[in-house]
Formats: sequence, structure tokens, C-alpha cells
Amino acid sequence: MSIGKKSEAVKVVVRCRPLNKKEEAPNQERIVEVDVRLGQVSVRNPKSSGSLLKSFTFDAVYDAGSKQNELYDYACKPLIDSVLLGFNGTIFAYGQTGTGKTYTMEGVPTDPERRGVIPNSFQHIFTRISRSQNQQYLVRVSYIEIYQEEIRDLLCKDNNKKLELKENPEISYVCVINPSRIEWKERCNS
Ligand SMILES: Nc1ncnc2c1ncn2[C@@H]1O[C@H](COP(=O)(O)OP(=O)(O)OP(=O)(O)O)[C@@H](O)[C@H]1O
Repeated sequence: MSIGKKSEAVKVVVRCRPLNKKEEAPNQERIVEVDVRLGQVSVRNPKSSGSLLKSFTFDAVYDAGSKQNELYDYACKPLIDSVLLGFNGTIFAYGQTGTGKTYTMEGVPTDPERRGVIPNSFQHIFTRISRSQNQQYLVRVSYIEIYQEEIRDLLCKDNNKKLELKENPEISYVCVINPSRIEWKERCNS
């Protein structure tokens, strides 16, 4: 569960995923507390008994019980609405390995309860487009991963290929939509 605050140009939200089996073992201790109401994450140093918690405040925080659609509705939907009005917008997930970036961004696309930011955004965009009349849209998508200073195009057939750091990714996918026809085309930017 999370309680959102007022809308701002840049929002930073934190999600703490549920502990996994290894982390729940009796010899492990929980060092992170999430206060959804205050939008705070507090961390305790496990090596120093009696040490104070260090607290950090964000636009919103999501605890282990948070649902994909709660996060989407507050953190992403307003941005997609403004993109549909013609503004630029970016959503990116950042975190250590295993912290839940893929789960949050992709989730389980075939399960409406568990699908993540990407399928929810696509649904939102294409539903809006399908309801509009006498208007043609151009939707472009690129999907890149930045890992250890290396950039890879995750939609490219050979995604082991490293990309150079440039203004635009080398390949993007362009979706040309007329009310009766949707067409994706691979396009190389050069
Ligand atoms: N909110 C969540 N609810 C339930 N399970 C979750 C949640 N977030 C992550 N998980 C589970 O935790 C594990 C690690 O998550 P995930 O693969 O998304 O991490 P990641 O940050 O993308 O890791 P990497 O950087 O190594 O790719 C997965 O098994 C995933 O299903």
C-alpha cells in the first residue's frame, strides 16, 4: 500500500520487495522498515547494536504488500497521460541486482494483477488511441539496459551487441497506427 503526494516534475519512488526464502532464514535479520504513510524507508546498521535508524523520504514508498496497479496508478499513469498530450516522459527502474526491477517493470504480462509498468503503459496508450477518432499516432519504443557502464538494446535480435553511448539508441521500433491497422517496423537510426 502507498499514499501518494502532490504531482511534481520528477518523482522518486522506492519499492521494497518481499523477502525471499534465503532472507527469511532464522539467522537473517530485517534491517529495512517502510513507512508508507510518511513515504519513508529506514535502514539500520546490523553491525552496530543500538544504532539509530537512518531514514530517507521519497515521493512515495511501496512495501512488500504493494500491488502492481497501485504503483502504476500513482507513479506512472499521470506521466503516460502527459505523454499522450505530447510531453516527453521517462520512467526508469534503478537498483541492485535482485531488488525487483524486472518484476516492477515487466511483472507477469499475462496476469492483469501482476503485470508491470510496461504492459500497463502499453494498455493505457493503446486503449486511449483506439478510442480516438480522425487522428493518426506514431508510437516509438526502445528498450535498453545499462549495466556496468555498458548499453544493450533489449529489442535487438542480437542483444549481446553493445551499443555506443549516443543521443538515440541505434534501433527503435516504430508503431504506425491508423484506426484499422497497427504495424511495427524495426528502424535503424543513423
Ligand atoms: N514486488 C514483488 N513481489 C513479489 N516478488 C517480487 C517482487 N519484486 C521482485 N520479486 C521477485 O524477486 C526476484 C528478483 O526480482 P527481479 O528479477 O525483478 O530483480 P532485478 O532487480 O530485475 O534483478 P537483476 O538486476 O539481477 O535483473 C524475482 O524472483 C521476482 O519475481
